[in-house]
Order: sequence, then C-alpha cells, then structure tokens
Amino acid sequence: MRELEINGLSKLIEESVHRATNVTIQHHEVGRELRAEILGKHGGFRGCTIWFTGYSGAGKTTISFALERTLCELGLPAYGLDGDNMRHGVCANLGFTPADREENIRRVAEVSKLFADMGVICLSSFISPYEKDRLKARQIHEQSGLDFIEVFVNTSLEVCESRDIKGLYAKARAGKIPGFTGIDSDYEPPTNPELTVDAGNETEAQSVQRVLQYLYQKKILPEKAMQQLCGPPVRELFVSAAERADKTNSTAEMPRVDITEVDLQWLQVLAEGWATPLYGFMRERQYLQCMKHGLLLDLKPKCTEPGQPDEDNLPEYMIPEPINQSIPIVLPIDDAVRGGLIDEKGAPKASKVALWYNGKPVAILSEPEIFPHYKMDRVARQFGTIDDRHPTIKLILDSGDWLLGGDIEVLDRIKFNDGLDEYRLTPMELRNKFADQRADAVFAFQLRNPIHNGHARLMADTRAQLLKKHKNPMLLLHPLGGWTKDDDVPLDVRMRQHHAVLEDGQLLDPSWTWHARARMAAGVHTYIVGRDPAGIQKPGTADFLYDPTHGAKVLSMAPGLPNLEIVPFRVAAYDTKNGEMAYFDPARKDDFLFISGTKMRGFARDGVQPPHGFMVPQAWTVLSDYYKQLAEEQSRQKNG
Ligand SMILES: Nc1ncnc2c1ncn2[C@@H]1O[C@H](COP(=O)(O)OS(=O)(=O)O)[C@@H](OP(=O)(O)O)[C@H]1O
Ligand SMILES: Nc1ncnc2c1ncn2[C@@H]1O[C@H](COP(=O)(O)OP(=O)(O)O)[C@@H](O)[C@H]1O
Repeated sequence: MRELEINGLSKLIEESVHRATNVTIQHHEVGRELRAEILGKHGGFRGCTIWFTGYSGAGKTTISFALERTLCELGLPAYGLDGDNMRHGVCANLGFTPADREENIRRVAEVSKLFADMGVICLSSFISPYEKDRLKARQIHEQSGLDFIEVFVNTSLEVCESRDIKGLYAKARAGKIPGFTGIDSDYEPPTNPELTVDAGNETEAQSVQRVLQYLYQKKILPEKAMQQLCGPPVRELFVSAAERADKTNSTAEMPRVDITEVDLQWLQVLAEGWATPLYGFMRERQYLQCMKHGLLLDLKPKCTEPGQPDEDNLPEYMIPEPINQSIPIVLPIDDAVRGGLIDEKGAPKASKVALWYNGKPVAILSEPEIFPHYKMDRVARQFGTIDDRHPTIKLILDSGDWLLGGDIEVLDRIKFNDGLDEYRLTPMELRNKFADQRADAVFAFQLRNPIHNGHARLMADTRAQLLKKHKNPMLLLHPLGGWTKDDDVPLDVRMRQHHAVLEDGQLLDPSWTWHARARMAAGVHTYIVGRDPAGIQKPGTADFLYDPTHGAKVLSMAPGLPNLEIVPFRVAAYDTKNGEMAYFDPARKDDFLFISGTKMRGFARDGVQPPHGFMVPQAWTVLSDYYKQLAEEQSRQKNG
C-alpha cells in the first residue's frame, strides 16, 4: 500500500477501470424530466455542475456554500462538494501528487455528474490545478449532456497566502507540506472559464451575486427565484467595454438624431436599468400599454389589431407578470427629423439610428419605429389637465409630433459633471452596496426639500418598525435631482445639508443610510409614502391639482408592484410645548406649528432662526449660508 501511495494510486485505478471489461451501461426507467418534476418547485430540469477552481484560500468553499444556502432557500436543489470533505470519504486514500490529484478530480467529477443528472445544481469546489484534469471533468459532464460551468476564483497567491485561514501556507513555506499548490506545486489558471470572479478584490456578497447573475442569464436560476432574491432583474442597456470603440465608430455611418437634455436624462434612466425591463424608448405597443393601462404587459415589438395574429411570443419579449409603468418613456421628434429617417413609402431608411447629444454620439437605436405623438391625449391622461402653465406640460406640448421608438444601446456612462456624479449610482451598484452592508430590507425616502427633524424622526421610526422583522434595514435617502421648482433649494446645497444631518448622527445614523436616487430596480422593498408627490398646485392658483391623500391611496392598490411595502407617512410638525419636531396630535392641535418647505425656505431667505429642535444646527447653517450668498450675489448684480 505504501508503494502505491508513493507511485500514485491512479495507475491502479486506471488499470482497474480498464480491467472492468464485461460491463454494459444499464438504462434507467426514470428520466430527467420526471426527476425534475419531483425535485423542483420551480419546474424544469436544472441539473448542472458549477466547478470552482483556484488556489487554497481563494474563496471556493465560501462562495459555493453561500450559493448552496441561497439556492436551497429559494427551493432549488443544490449540493456543495468540497475538496476537504471529499478527501475525508470518497477520496480518502488520495494524496497530492499530480497523479493523485488527477484521480481525485476524476472521481469527484463522476460524483458531480451523478448529482447533476439527478437534477441538482452541484457546486464542486476543488483546487483542480491542472487544465487537462478540468477538461476531463468537463468531458465527463458534456458526454452526458450536462452543463459544466467552470468558475475561476481568481484570487492571487499573495492574497491567499496573506489570508492563510488554515495555516497551511505557513506550514508549506516551512517545508512541512511538500507539493503544496502555489508553493512547490503548479497551478494552471483556466484559459477559457465560463466565469471569473475577482474574489481577491471584491466582497463575498459580490462574488456570490456574480455567479447568481450568470446562472440567471443561463436560465438555470428561474426568473421568479431571481425576483424573490433581489427584486426584478436589472436590464442595463450599455454596450460592453470591448465593443465600445467599434460601436462608437459605427455611428458615423448612421442617420443622426440630436436629442435634448431631458431626452438624455431618460436615456440615463433606460441605460442604467431604472426602467427595467424596457429595452429602449417605447414602441407604440408599450406606449399604449403604459398610457391606457398604466402597466407594461409585454415587450413585443409590434402592435396588433383584433383579428390579426399576435405573434412574437419569444421568451425575451414576455414578462412573468404585468409591471407598473404609468409614465411613458418616449423620444419625441419633429417632422423634419422624421423626414430624414423614412423613405417615400414611410418605412425607416436604416435599421440603426445614432442619437447625439452635445456634438457627440451617445447611443444607437435599433429597428426604429415612428408613430404619432398625440400630445394632448398624453398630457390629459398623465396630468389631468392640459394647462401649459405647468412647465412639464408645456415641454411635452412643445415637443415633436412623432415618437421614435426602438431598442437602445448606450455607448458610455452618462455623467452630468456637476460634482455630484459620485452619488448617481446605478441600480446594480446600489444592490451591491446593500449586499455589502448585508441589508435584508431597503426602505426609501424621496424628498426635494432639506431634511428637518420631523423627516429624520420618521425615517428613524420606520427603521425601528422594520427591525421587528429584519436584521439590517437600510435607508435609501433619495433627493430629487433634475429640474425642480425654480425657488427650490438647489441639489448641491441639499446634498450638503443632508450630509450635515447625517454627520450630526443623532437621528439618522450613517451606518444604515445610503443616499442616492433610486427606485425599486435598486432593490427597495419599502417606501415611506405621504401625500401626492410634491403637492402640485393648479397653475396660477393656490389650490391642489389632486387630492393630497390620493398619492398614498393609489399606490397602496397599484397593480404590478409586487413585494412593495408601504409605510404611511405621519405628519410631523413643531411641537411648541415640548420644543421638538413630533407627530401631529389632533387632540393638542394648537400646540403644533406647521413649517412647510416654502415657510422653511422663507426663514432661511429672511435670516430668521427656526425654533430650536426644528433642524440639526449645522444643516441649518448650510441652508442659511446658501441664501446669504444668493442675496449677496443678487445685490451685486443689482448694483452693477
Ligand atoms: N499539498 C497540498 N496542496 C493543496 N492543498 C492541500 C495540500 N495538502 C492539503 N491540502 C488541503 O486540501 C484541500 C485541497 O483539496 P482538493 O481536493 O481541492 O485538491 S486538488 O483539486 O486535488 O488539487 C485544500 O483545501 P482548500 O483550501 O479548500 O482549497 C487544503 O486544505
Ligand atoms: N470575494 C470573496 N469570495 C470568497 N471568499 C472571500 C472573498 N473575500 C474574502 N474572502 C475570504 O477568503 C477566505 C476564503 O476561504 P475558503 O472559502 O475556505 O477558500 P478555498 O475554499 O478556496 O480554499 C474566507 O475566509 C473568506 O471569508
């Protein structure tokens, strides 16, 4: 036996395998489909092997066991096979010579194949240092018609050695473990893995998320499970870095459409995945679904009329359930632009159009579709009035009479270069932040005003409420960017004011706060909802355009917003008796002083100090300094 260990056991095994001559493959009576039916609450056969390779300490076990837990919790059968564990059983008689490693990989590949054949997602983590052994493992699977997904856990030897969680590198350096991978035994990195994870630089959660995203793309992770995990999947519309130069050059050959700043903002919304699952600017079909039903029902490219066959039932056009979409995302063009894009029969001249902003191509729109822009209909439905003293109504009514729909590829990240781009995280970046912080619930508070202590109290109370069900609820503080009312406090000043509130730390603790703009695509589950957004007034009057309570009521019954929890907004006002912001108590209504956004701005403008306890003092300083500066500028301009 000792001799065998030294010479390697694999020779003997090879011989014994070859010795098994009079054997015939026996066929099962149960096939993969039936096994899948028994195993999976998600239906369909999903058996495959995900093979993690990398140095000892790279993160193979950590990632695969985290995946095993996540997949099992989602109702997907998964099993982690691990080098250390297998070497306590099936491979207990193998050492670490190249021949023993070869036999180790052969055996575990065969075991993995059986798990995968049964319908299990098999997570195999083995150093598997040699390319030829991994190739053999792949062949073992592919010969049986099973997917083999090689994941290179690419952590450098230096990082693995510095981690040295089992103390093996120290021993190997001291010469106590001969043939240790990376020290005196080779590791051949995969040349063409299905996926590489940068586990030396990213967090565990990010590595796990990357594998999950891959499994989702390969349809091993079903849509429903992915949604359960992190909300609706995010559809980003950027070209990849590798394609950027070629695609940018190709725009020179395309018809050009110049877009406005507002169009560019919508392009950003589309590109970053805020409008998931839209592929681009709405075509007529999606525009009608949105305007007339307030929902996205599918992503099919063509409209049909009664009696016409409704084709295009391709999986990429279907969505599992209707999604709320009450705002159209469209690209208006005028007669002249339309004229340049169509031939004499009215058909598009080119299959691709370049969208330009500020003298630069920013996106490619494919398979263009041009349809009429019924602006009055749009405005009346969306705003409940056609009064063009409302600035957005005016903007729409002044825009082109046609809409240009089509799939979009955005050439580069859209930046606004106003010093605030660092806060404009994409939904995927936000999800990663939340995952890093191990947030198990995310709640959002959107505002266009500075934060006073009543707001802060509401956010803190919401967190306390969520802590009854969750371990680490995080707040997404969501100041509105873009155009707001002319007399609003500008975004950069509000951001500084928000920072001052967070730095004070008494009401809002920065450890559970991340500020940025966001929507559900970023993984938000809980909203704090008050009155209708921004309390819009009838132009030229002091009356509300909508019933102020309707916003919350409508949202609470809106279709197509699954898994959204709404925490009611409780009105806070200044309690003059106790000298603090508190929830309004109708029984003591005379004790309360309501300080609206307008009143607050008025105080700051007039240099009036708000009552003690209304706002964090440093945050008030940010505001009053801004108004002081504004007044000085105005008087300078007046004087010359
Ligand atoms: N000489 C030597 N080289 C590498 N690793 C060693 C060695 N001796 C013991 N160990 C421990 O065994 C684990 C690796 O087993 P594997 O089955 O994955 O190795 S291999 O694929 O056959 O190369 C490995 O576990 P991980 O750290 O999880 O990779 C080590 O804990
Ligand atoms: N992105 C990451 N992915 C996986 N593990 C990570 C990551 N970042 C840090 N680690 C840490 O690295 C160590 C990896 O150990 P382990 O999973 O046992 O590696 P292996 O199975 O490859 O030997 C763990 O302590 C883990 O917490």
